[in-house]
Amino acid sequence: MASGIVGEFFELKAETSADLLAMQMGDFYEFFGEDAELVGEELDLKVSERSSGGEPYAMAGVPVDDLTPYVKALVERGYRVAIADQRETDDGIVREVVRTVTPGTLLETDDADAQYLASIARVDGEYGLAFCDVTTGRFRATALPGEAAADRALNEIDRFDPVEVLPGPTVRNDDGFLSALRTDFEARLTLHETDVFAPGRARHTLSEQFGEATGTVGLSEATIAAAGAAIAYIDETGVGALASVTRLGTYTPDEHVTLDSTTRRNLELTATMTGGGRTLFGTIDHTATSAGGRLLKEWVTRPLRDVGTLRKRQAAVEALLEDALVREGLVETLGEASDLERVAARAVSGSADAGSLLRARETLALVPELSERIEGSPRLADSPVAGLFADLDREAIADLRSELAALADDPPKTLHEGGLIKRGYDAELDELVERLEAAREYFETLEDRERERHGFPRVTVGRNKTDGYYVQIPKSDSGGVPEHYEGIKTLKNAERYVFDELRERERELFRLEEERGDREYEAFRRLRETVAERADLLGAVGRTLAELDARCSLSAHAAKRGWTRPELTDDRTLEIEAGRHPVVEVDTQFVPNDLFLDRERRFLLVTGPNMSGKSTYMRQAALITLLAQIGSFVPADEATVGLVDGIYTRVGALDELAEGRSTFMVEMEELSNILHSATEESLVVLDEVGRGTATYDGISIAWAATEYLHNEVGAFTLFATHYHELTALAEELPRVENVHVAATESDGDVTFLRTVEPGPTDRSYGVHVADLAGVPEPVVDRAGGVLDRLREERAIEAKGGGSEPVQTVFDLEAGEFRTDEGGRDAAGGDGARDREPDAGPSDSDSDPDPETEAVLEDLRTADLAETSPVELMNRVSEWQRRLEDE
Ligand SMILES: Nc1ncnc2c1ncn2[C@@H]1O[C@H](COP(=O)(O)OP(=O)(O)OP(=O)(O)O)[C@@H](O)[C@H]1O
Repeated sequence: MASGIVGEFFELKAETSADLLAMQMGDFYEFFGEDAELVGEELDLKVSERSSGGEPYAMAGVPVDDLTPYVKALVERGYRVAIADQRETDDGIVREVVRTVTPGTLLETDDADAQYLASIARVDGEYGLAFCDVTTGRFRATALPGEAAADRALNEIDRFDPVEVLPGPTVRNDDGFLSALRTDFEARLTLHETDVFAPGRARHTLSEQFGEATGTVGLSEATIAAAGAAIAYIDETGVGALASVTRLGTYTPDEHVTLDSTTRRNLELTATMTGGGRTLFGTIDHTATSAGGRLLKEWVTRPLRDVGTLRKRQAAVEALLEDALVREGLVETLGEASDLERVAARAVSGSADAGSLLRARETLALVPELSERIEGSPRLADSPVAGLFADLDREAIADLRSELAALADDPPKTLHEGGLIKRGYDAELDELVERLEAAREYFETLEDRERERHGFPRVTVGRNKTDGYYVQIPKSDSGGVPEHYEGIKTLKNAERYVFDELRERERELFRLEEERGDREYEAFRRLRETVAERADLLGAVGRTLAELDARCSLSAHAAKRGWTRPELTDDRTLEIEAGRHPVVEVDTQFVPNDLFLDRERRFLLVTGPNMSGKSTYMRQAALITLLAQIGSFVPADEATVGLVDGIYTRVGALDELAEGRSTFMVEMEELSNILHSATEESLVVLDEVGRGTATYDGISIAWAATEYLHNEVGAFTLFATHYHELTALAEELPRVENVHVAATESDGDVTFLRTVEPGPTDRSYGVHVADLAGVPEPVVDRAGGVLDRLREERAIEAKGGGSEPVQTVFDLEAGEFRTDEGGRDAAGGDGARDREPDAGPSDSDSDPDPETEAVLEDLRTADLAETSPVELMNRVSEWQRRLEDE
C-alpha cells in the first residue's frame, strides 16, 4: 500500500472525478501510478519510478511554470485533469485540489473555434439546453418543447458542436438519447453530480450569477435546470472561468433556418463528407481575424429567417463590395486585431498575461482607425457598415486605452520580474528603477574597479543562482588576493571570491529587484482588473470587429467570383438565373443553369445520366438559398429567393454500418424525418431516394413520398432519380415538373452538356460511366450487351408483346411484378431468374367465365407506365376479390 507522498496522491485522486491528477510537489507537478504512465505516453514525458510502502510506482512530472501547456494538451485530448496545489500552513504543507480542467472549461485554448460546454435537462418532456463558451463568455440557452423535442435537441447540440456535454439526470436515464450523445458527437460526455440540475438549486445558481432580477425571468424550468447546472459545473471546475460569463442570452430555434445534422453534413457546410476537399465555409472564408472566422462559421450553420436583418447585412456587403479600396484597407487593419472576447475572458479570470493586454490595447486603437476609414468613404458612411460602430462607447474605449498606455511596449512573458510598466506612469516606481539601475551599475563597473585597484589582469564578475555575485580570478593570479576577499568556490582553473561590500550591494540589488517586480506586478494586476471591469466593452468591440470582418469576407468573395445580390422575398419563389455551385465553380469550368420554382411549380423531378450533374444542380439550389439567408451574395447572374424555414436533404448513401444501421435503414430514417419535419416553407433535396432496396420497393417508396410531399407538405422539392417510371408523376400531379440534365451520345462517346432542360430523360449511360471509372473492358462490353438485350425485351413489353401477348401481373406473395413467360421481372432488373410458371387464369385450358374474362381484359389493358404501384396493388387486390367471388 502506497504511503507518504504517493499515498497522499492516491487519496486526493480518489476524491475527484477527474481522469488525471497533477499534484504539486515543490517546483514540480507530479503524476503517479497509472496517471504517470498515461501522461508519459500521451505527452512523451519521462516516466521514472518511486518506491512507496515497499512497492514501485511510476512517476512523471512537469515543472510548475510549464503546467499549463501540458494540461492543455491533455484536455484537448479529452481528459479531465484535476490540479492539486500545495500550501504552507502552520501545520506544514497542505495539498488540495483547486480546479479541474475539462474540455468545456479550458480557458487557455489556442483553437480559434468556439469551445462550447453543452448542458441538457429534461423537465416534463421539455428539453432545456444551455451552451457556454468560457473562452469568450458567450452563454446561450433555449427550450425545446413538444413533439420530436429529443431529435431537435440533438440537432441543436450538433449545431453548437460542443467540446463537452453535461446530460442532466432525466436525460441520463434515457438510453436512446444517451447513446445518441455518445455515438453522434466527439464531445466529452461528463456525468456530473445530479444535484446541480435540481430546479431550486439551478434557479439559485442563476440568480447568484446574473442577479436576482434578471437571472431566471421568462425561462422555462428545463432551461433553468440546464443553464444553472452549466454555471455550477463551471464554477466547481474552472477557477475564474465563470467570471467572463456575464449574460445569459436566450433564443428560440425558430429564428434560424432548420438545418439538421444530416443536411449540414450533406451540404458540406463546415466539414466535407470524405474529410478532404473544400467546404462551403472554407470556400467563402476570407476573414482576417479568428473572431470573424468564428462568426462567419456561425452564420453558415445558422442561417436566419428575418428578412430585415438579412437585407441590412446584404446592404453592408454591397457597400463594401462597391468601395473595394476602402474594404481592402479595412481588412488590412483588421488583420492587426486580436481576439478581444478571449482577452476579456482571460482578464476576468485573472489569467491574461501582459502580452494579451498589450494586444487588447493595440486592438482598441484600431477602432478610431476603422471608423475613420468608414466615415471617409461616402458609400460606406451611408450604409449599415457605419451602423456597426454606432453603438460603441468611444469615450470608454479612449479611457481604457489611456489606462493601458502604461503597459510596456514589449513586455516580458514573466509577470514578477519587472519590465511590464512604462516609465513616467508611477513616480515611486520610476524612483525605484533609478535606484535599481544605480545598484546594477555598481556590478557592471566592478570588474574594471577591481582590476585597477588590485592589479588583476584577468578578473571577471559573474552571477549565478547558487553563488549570487562573485569575483573570479584565475588560479595562477590567486596568490595576491587582498585580505578582505573571502573564497567561496574552487574551480579547476579559477577561484571565486566575495567580500562584504559586494554582499551588501548584492542584498540591496536583490531587494530593489524584488520591490520593483512586486510594484510592477501590482500595477499590472490593477490594469488587468481594469480590463476585467471593462470586459463588456471589450466584448462589444470584439463583436463589432468580427461583424465587420465577416461582412468584408462575404463581399471579398462576391467580388472575387462575380456573385450577385439576391432579392429576398417572403413569397414562395426561387428563381435563379445562370446559377452556379459555390464550391464546384472554384476549380471547374462551370456551366451555369437556371432554376424556377413557385407556388404552381413546386416539385422538380431531375433525371439525367449518371455523372451528368444532378446532385450538383440540386445542392447548388440549396446552397444558394442558404447563402441568401446568411445575407451573402450568391453565385448567379440574378436570383430571387423566397425565405425558407428549413432546408432538408437526403443525399447519397453514407456507410453507417459501423453504427449498426443498414444503408437503407439510414436512408428511410432520413426520409421519415424530412416527411415529418418539412413544411410548405421548406426546401427539400432528395437524391436517389429508394435506391437502397429492391427496384419496385424503391419506386413505390419514391412514388408515395413524392405524392406526400406534393399533396400534404407542399415544400419546394428537388428530387433526382434514376427511376424513369417516376417521371410519369408530372402528368398526374399538377405542381410536379420534369427537368433533365442533358448529355449527348455519338459513336458510343457520351458528352455531358451539364445544361438543365425541361422534360424527362430515360438514359443513364451507367455503362459508360463504368467504363470511365476503369471497370475492366470485358465487363463493360458484356454489360453493354446485356443492356441492349434488356432494352429490346422492354420495348416488346411496352408494345404489349411480340408474337405472343405478354401478361404482367403483380405477385403479392413475392411482392413484385412479373410476366407470365417464366416469371421474368417486368423491369428487367434480374430477369434471368427462372421461376415456376404461375397457375394464373391465363394458364387455364377451360373457357373462362364472363367475370374472369372481364378481369383478364382489365389486366390486359392496364397501363403500367401510367399507374402508380400503389394504385396497381389496389387493382390487383380488387381483381383477386372478383375472381374469388366467382
Ligand atoms: N454545371 C456544371 N458545370 C460543370 N461541371 C459540373 C456541373 N455540374 C456537375 N459538374 C461536375 O460533374 C460531376 C458529376 O456531377 P454530379 O455528381 O452532380 O452528377 P450526378 O448526375 O448527380 O451523378 P450520379 O447520378 O452518378 O450520382 C461532378 O464532378 C461535378 O463537378
